[in-house]
Amino acid sequence: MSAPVRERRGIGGAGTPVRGKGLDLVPPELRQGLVVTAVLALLAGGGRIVAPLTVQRTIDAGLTAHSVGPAVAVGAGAVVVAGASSMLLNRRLQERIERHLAALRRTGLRRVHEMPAATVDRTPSADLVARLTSDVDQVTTFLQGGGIQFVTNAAQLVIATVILLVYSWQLALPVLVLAALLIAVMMGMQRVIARRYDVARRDLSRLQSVVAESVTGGAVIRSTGTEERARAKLDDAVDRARDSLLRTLPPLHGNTSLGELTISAMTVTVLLGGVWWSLGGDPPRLTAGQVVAMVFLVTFFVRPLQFLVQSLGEAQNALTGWRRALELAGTPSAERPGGVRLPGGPVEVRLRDVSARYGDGPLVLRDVTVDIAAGEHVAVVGRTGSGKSTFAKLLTRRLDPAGGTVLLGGVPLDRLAPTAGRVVIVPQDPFLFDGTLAENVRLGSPGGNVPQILEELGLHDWFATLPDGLDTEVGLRGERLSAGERQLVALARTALADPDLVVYDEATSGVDPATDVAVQRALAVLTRGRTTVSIAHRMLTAEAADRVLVFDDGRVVQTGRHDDLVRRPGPYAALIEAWHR
Ligand SMILES: Nc1ncnc2c1ncn2[C@@H]1O[C@H](COP(=O)(O)OP(=O)(O)OP(=O)(O)O)[C@@H](O)[C@H]1O
Repeated sequence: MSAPVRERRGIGGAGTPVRGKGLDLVPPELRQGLVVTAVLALLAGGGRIVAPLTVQRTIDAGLTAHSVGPAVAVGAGAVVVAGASSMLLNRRLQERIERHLAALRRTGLRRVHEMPAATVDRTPSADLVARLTSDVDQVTTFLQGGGIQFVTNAAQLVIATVILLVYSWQLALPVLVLAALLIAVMMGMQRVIARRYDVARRDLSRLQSVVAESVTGGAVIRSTGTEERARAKLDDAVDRARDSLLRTLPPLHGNTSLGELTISAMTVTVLLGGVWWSLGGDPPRLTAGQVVAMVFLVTFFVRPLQFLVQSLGEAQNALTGWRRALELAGTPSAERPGGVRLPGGPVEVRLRDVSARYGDGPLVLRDVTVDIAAGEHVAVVGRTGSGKSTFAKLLTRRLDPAGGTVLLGGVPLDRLAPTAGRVVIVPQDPFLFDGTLAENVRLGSPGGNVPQILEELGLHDWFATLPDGLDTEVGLRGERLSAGERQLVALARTALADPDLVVYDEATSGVDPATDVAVQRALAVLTRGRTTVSIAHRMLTAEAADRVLVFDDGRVVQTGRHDDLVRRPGPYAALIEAWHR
């Protein structure tokens, strides 16, 4: 049995892709020059703390002109150093974090392209887009909203703690106990807020999907008169996103109130406790300058805590966004570097007792055993829902078999190296990029001769009728061409890429008779000398194939040449009769 691609982590699997602990969590862009960053943070944080120290010395020296002058000079010098270091640090961190985020977007996009096709198919595209855009933007928003200052503030907190302890550990102790309690409560809250933000971001990306669907499917909604249903779906998505965002507020507000209360308690403790403590001894245990300095230091101590308390929501939102982007960047690649390369030439296809299902759903293909010889053209036919597209997905690795083995060129799928360029699918509605017809045909073969391939496929007359010939702009997703014409472009693109196995999913509608003839002619040329599996919806296509596979309810129920099958009573004859009707 070919083992399905296992996803260990990332968006397709459980768990987080963030590897290791400690420094591994710090992106490489920040890990470089960490010592310089730490020195700048200490200078920026420590420089500000010099001010209360000079105030203390000046007060204790009796506030004489002799003591004030040097104190002002030292204080001013420290402020300049702190300011310059803080500026350098902020610029350095911002620049490095943005570099990291840009790398994250790039890796994320690469992962989308390398992801197992099955994962892409079952992940809403809006979710992938959100992970590469708005989720990453949350980090930048948080940094620009003051988050970047946090490093300086954290350094300041550490230095202030040490000096407070040196002045009076008895006074510093209640402050530290209050801070520890606050941090413990905040960490508990943070977990709750994180969970709620996670739900909120998922609901927001679902909202994006619903909006995108309503906009792109606008014409269908209008023509089918289903505006009410579309609106109800949108309302539901809007309500869910709003409710989940609102659910993040109670713990945030509770956290802010508790934080403000604790911080006020710290200041009062030091001020009142300091006066009482200093007066309580003979001689006084603390000088007046030390009490004033301690009040200043507590302010420096609580500032980072205050920031943490007030911006916990944005910090959590940014962290959630960052984690979602990291998850995408950590999604395992479907590419197996050590995989076996497909043997050259037309590909032989073999399926042995293959079954397939979507997710945890029922089996939609059962006991499929099929041999397709190298170079053979097989048409797959059957009623709607009989499993034709699922069969095509197995061959192009958009779905892993639930059981049995699929072999291409004698190699089980799970041992194959990437087959890009060798195995190509021509979908029902091919994706065209905004650009010219020639650019779209040349997509996978940059040096390819477009006029020649169109000539070979018998499409010269068709493109000659287009206003700008090969330079015709096809528009976004090829909207300026008809569905049939988009398939012609895809057939030409495939022929130019010269694959060894073509899986052709015939368009079911939107093809006028003239284009249909052009498609059939191009297909006949394309299938020459290469293995082709056509999901056929037209008798002409089935007739042109070397052999027909008839699917019914997930099984192959008939196989043979069109001419033989059509004369025998059975599912194929019934299907042909239905097509005629
Ligand atoms: N992405 C999916 N998730 C869950 N079930 C699916 C999915 N795609 C197809 N199915 C189910 O699998 C079964 C086979 O579908 P499949 O698309 O292979 O049929 P088909 O013969 O290609 O139909 P059609 O001619 O309408 O394209 C159907 O019951 C269908 O509902």
